[in-house]
Amino acid sequence: MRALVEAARRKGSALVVGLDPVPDRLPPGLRAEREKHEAVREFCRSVLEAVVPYAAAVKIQLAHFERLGPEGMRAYGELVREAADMGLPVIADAKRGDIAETAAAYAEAHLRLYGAHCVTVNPYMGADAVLPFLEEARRLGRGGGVFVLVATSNPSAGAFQEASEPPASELAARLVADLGEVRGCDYPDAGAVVGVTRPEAGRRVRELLPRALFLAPGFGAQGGGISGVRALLGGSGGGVLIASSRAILYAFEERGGDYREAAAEAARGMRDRLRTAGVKV
Ligand SMILES: O=C(O)c1cc(=O)[nH]c(=O)n1[C@@H]1O[C@H](COP(=O)(O)O)[C@@H](O)[C@H]1O
Repeated sequence: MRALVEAARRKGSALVVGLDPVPDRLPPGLRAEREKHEAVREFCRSVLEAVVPYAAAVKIQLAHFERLGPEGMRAYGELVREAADMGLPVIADAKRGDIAETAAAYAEAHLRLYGAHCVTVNPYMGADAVLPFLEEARRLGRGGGVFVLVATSNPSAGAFQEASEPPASELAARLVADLGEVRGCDYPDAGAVVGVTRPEAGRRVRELLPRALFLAPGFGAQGGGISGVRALLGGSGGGVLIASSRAILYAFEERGGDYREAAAEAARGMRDRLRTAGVKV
């Protein structure tokens, strides 16, 4: 986690800007007479340049690039490199997880080949599906790690993750606690994904993981706000990074004007609201 933590502290920002480019929502001027992957590539690069002063890191959602085929994945790889060159650590939002050998292949692809610092990981298959990602991050020594899905932001998450005893979210949190190691910074290299739309679950997960770094999506387009964020803070120094995608990428739809200026303004506003609320890493 060192790369993320250093960037967040240097910028004084707990904001992670998400790249979830939907071709049909790109500004019309960008879409005209161009292949989708080219428009997506330019849109994302320009948004990154616009938000770089306000963002601690970038989270790139793989699905939006996978669906554009090989050119989309090429654009993804280029964006990972460009973000890193801008001093923005990259979280590959891949939500992978499989038997150990397959997980190791995913880890090699995303952390070594494409060069992301962190990956989002699905814990449903257990510890051996998560560990290969941590082992790869540790071998690379670039201050990376994993964010394990613990209490997700989507509407039906609670019906699944809180239905059993102990709840699946608790098992996932325990897995994060067991696998994470503190390396080169004051957070373990395994963090938790906890949606800001789930404040009750968030409070419980924070009790189980008082020192972990949380990646908290759901701020903005999914309705999560500062009260949901506060539930994740806890009292013992656990950090929170807030991820927001659509509310930044498509800010121009409501504000009008240039999409880069709209994204920069949205990101600056969020960074400032998070600062005021005492959210930090
Ligand atoms: O792992 C994630 O990033 C994630 C976990 C979760 O519980 N909920 C969630 O929305 N996400 C991702 O966070 C982003 C949310 O985007 P916005 O709702 O537009 O901010 C998407 O890329 C989702 O795939």
